[in-house]
Amino acid sequence: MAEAMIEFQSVTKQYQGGQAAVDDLSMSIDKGSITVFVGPSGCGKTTSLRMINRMVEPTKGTITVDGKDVTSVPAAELRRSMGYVMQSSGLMPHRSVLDNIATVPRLNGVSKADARKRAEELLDVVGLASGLGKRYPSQLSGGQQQRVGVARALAADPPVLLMDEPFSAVDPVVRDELQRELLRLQRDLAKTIVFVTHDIDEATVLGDKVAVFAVGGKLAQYATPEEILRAPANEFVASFVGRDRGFRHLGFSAADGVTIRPVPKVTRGGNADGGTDVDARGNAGGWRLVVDAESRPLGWEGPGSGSDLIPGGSLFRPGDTLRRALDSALSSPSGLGVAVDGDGRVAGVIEAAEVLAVIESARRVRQDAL
Ligand SMILES: Nc1ncnc2c1ncn2[C@@H]1O[C@H](COP(=O)(O)OP(=O)(O)OP(=O)(O)O)[C@@H](O)[C@H]1O
Repeated sequence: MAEAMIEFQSVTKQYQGGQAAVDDLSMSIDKGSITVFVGPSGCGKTTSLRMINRMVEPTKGTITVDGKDVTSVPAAELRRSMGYVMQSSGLMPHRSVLDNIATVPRLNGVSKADARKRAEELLDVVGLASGLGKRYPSQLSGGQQQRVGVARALAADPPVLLMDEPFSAVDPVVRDELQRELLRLQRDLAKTIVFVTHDIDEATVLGDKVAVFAVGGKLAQYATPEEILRAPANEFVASFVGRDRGFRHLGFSAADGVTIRPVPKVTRGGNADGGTDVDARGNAGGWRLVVDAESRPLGWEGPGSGSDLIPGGSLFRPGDTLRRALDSALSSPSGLGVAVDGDGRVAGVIEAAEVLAVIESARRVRQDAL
């Protein structure tokens, strides 16, 4: 069993005059994992997060971090010992990016030169060019500011990172990038990360475990993303998770069982005269996959389209999930998903009907196991 890093024991927070913002919360957060608090607005996610570093004090109950009651550590010291990233990057506008990142190490007594050196390294860690270090926060894009926010939170190398909707103010493309970066960082750093979001997709992408909160500050379910999508604990979780949860659940199942079949291919650009080589294996209903000289996919030629190139769909790569397998087939003009190997060369094609058969047999195996 994983080791606990943060524990909530019967924690309640009642703001003056209101109902409970967090109601009798007990949960254990694993060391070195990403735990996501998700739920509708006002359900107590931020309050729960802030009680970990004593920005908010509980009305009842105990929180321990690494076995130590948080109230045994002075609040300011505790706060500095954990990284904190919020929605607006919270950077100091009149200080350079490097100085912003160096803030906590400086407060901890690290020399100016060492703190700056560390800040420069961190710019690279979060994927920012070193030239940006001299700029002021307002001279950066929203996504860049959030990266600086992450760098600043990592500066003192804290074991715990608290992140409150850190990516919700940036556009979806940047948000996707930031999520991928966080997962990449976490593979190297293995911090204990608690991440608040109201977006269930973000929660299932990032979380090793997801805690779904319901209005009134009650923990409705605490499980892996896969379990939450496959078996929501109650009506509230099912409706919060959304209508296409069955489809999204496929994103957690490996597509190992799906057969990759041969496909008729046409090579373009490989011959000196620009002519074509037809590899006539397989029956693809008159469709032929067009590849370059290195066998990388370029698109399709349809039964009646002559040699006009029709753009292909998404590609299926080794290790991809059933969701990607199905998407590759459904997004392909020929109805055949193109599978490539690790070098991007065509390995063959997959059929939607076969992906569905694999999904169905996996479902039967699961049901038999119940
Ligand atoms: N300082 C405060 N004083 C009084 N009530 C508060 C205070 N902070 C939060 N609340 C109330 O506590 C409840 C939980 O708020 P909290 O911010 O923890 O929810 P949340 O799930 O993070 O919501 P959101 O997604 O909208 O940020 C809400 O009803 C909120 O109005």
